[in-house]
Amino acid sequence: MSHLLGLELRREAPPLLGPLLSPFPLPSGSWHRQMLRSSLRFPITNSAGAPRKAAGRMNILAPVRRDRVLAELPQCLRKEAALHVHKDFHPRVTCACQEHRTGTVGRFKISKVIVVGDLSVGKTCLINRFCKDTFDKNYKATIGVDFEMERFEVLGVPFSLQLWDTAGQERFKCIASTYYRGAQAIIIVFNLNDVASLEHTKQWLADALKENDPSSVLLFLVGSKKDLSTPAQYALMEKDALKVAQEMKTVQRLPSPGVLCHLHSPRA
Ligand SMILES: Nc1nc2c(ncn2[C@@H]2O[C@H](COP(=O)(O)OP(=O)(O)OP(=O)(O)O)[C@@H](O)[C@H]2O)c(=O)[nH]1
Repeated sequence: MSHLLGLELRREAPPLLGPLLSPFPLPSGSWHRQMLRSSLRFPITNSAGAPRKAAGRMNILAPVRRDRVLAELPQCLRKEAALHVHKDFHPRVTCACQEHRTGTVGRFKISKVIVVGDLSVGKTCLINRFCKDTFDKNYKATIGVDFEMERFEVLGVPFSLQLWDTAGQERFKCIASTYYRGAQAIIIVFNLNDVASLEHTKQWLADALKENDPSSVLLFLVGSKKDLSTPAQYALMEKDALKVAQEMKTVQRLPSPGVLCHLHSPRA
């Protein structure tokens, strides 16, 4: 059983699904393996069942998972919080949303999220729980970076969320940091049972912000492994984490003092 505490560092934070303005190079990774698997499972056939050539541009995207289609937003994700419905939002993005061009491979418009934090704090587990609803108790260190892609549909608008899982090991920091640029959200993970990992989140944030615009990126501070801490330990750590969150907000120079807490309890 594990529990996660996330502290969002903006008061009026939009959902994590803001579309990206600049295209990314197509990386190789598990998403492509997934796409390959899904295309093998659903071969294109003619009426006789024989494989046929796709006419024109072939859509190689896997279908959006049913639980990723949000016809109605939950109350906590108010419509006003959605970036693309803001009146004064960037016209290119608004236009792309209206034309449903936000998730195409050709233009590769995606939202990029980077997940950083100390070695073994649970970054990979967090992403795996979100994307695959799995938990692996065996530790396999991330080498450099890995990534997952999740497709969403919010109020009829397609979004692609790209989650970059970076290595916490010092020797891979150089490689991992080259993937920080162009993030819409930074998730900084610490272990609720390890004060040092919370302290180090400031340095992780500083490194990530070197490559991103501090005023526009969304920050999330996430504590992992709650199942391994006692209620007293947790309460103490939560207090410290809130202090760190406030400090981070100062670094980001956000005008509002609001800090939003997300409590997430993934199943064992
Ligand atoms: N009990 C418990 N164990 C967890 C939790 N999250 C992660 N772990 C374990 O902690 C270890 C490290 O998890 P990872 O997700 O691989 O950690 P990481 O931050 O990606 O590590 P690096 O790739 O080295 O940076 C694994 O053995 C996980 O099973 C949790 O919430 N509860």
